[in-house]
Amino acid sequence: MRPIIPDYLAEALGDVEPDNSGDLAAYIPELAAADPERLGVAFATVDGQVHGAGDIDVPFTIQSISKPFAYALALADRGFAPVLAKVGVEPSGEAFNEISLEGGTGRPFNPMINAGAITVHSLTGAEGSGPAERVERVLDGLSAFAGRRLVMDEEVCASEMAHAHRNLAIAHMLRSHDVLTEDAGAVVDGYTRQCSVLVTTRDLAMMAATLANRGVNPLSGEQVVPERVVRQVLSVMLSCGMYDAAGDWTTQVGIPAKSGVAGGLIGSLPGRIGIATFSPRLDPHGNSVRGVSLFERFSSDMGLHVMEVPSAGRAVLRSNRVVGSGPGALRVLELQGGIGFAGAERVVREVLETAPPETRVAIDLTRVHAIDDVARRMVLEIARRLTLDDREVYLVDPEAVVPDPEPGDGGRVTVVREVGQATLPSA
Ligand SMILES: NC(=O)CC[C@H](N)C(=O)O
Repeated sequence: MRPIIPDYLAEALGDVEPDNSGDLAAYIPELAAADPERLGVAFATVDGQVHGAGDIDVPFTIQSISKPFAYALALADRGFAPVLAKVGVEPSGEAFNEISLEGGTGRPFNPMINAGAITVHSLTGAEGSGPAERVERVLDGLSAFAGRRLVMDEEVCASEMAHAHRNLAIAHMLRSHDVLTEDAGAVVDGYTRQCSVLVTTRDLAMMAATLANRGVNPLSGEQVVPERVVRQVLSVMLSCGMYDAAGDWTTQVGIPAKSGVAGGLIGSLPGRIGIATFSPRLDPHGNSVRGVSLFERFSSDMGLHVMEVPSAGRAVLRSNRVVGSGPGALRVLELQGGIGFAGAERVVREVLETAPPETRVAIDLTRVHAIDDVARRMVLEIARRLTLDDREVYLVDPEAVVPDPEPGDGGRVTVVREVGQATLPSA
């Protein structure tokens, strides 16, 4: 059988290929010399499978796609408060290279525009790190996100540095407001090196998949940054990643994303997939023309908009039945799937509505593969309250998705850990 997903991706590339609108990023001479016809797309699943079509192994510079990853590293290295004190999280509605600061706070609006990203670069590594250590930290960190050792393109870096007047102006503005407290030129140099890291479309998909996978690289298994950091980064990508096109993007495509002026574009869909495209011609916002078209198509073809989710609560309760009869009758509530707040609320309601008359109640978690913290507490609370109502409660939990109830959680909850339905206490 021919592989289904690469065929679909190749067809999508074929459809956007004739569109040669847009321009190469001319303000960096080395990028203006790039091959404008390059075109590639890769999908990386959270378990490390890559499906691709086109030029997915051609290296190009990461440019602004480094911004969310450097932001993640700064948050992980310094903690939230020092980073938030210097860089906001509000969409600016302005171009990526706008020379502007937030009124009131005097911070750059967000870490996705250059003013924010230059500041973020200065916050990578342990406090007190020098310029060389920061660049090393960023290169190591980006490599960990990609799951392989990345290198820099010295020529693109030199080419950009020779024309970095605007970023230098931004950095001097930041220095004059004490957002930067060190040599403005050295920070721009480090930031430009960060932008010059070479990646392929395949790498970018894997980096996006690492964000989608709660910060764990699907190939190496390394927890690159904490989960809490990933949530922050994806949120900012969703609201600010596409600069002054962010509102359109969020409504039309709805995938946390980031573009770069070399033509890369990533999208990261939490818990699901990392996507990357590569096509160097840019629209007036600095976003890849064919990349944006591809993402619009993927989002609508495959229902990838973050606000479009399968109905969660409904399927959690697999069955609610009585086994046996008479005084030994057993009420069995069988749960399934992944359970979060909405799912647990559904179970709470079911128990209240059923008001089981039986004296023995089993909550069967055999088919539950994941349960988050709030849902776990709610299930234990259901069990506890049932015991207070004089029920004997059994938690059938062979995979130990919930911990043993504390003694105070009601002495009469019996946890059944053996595998399989057959371990349900017989009626
Ligand atoms: N949007 C981008 O990719 C811009 C990155 C580029 N290095 C710059 O700072 O101008």
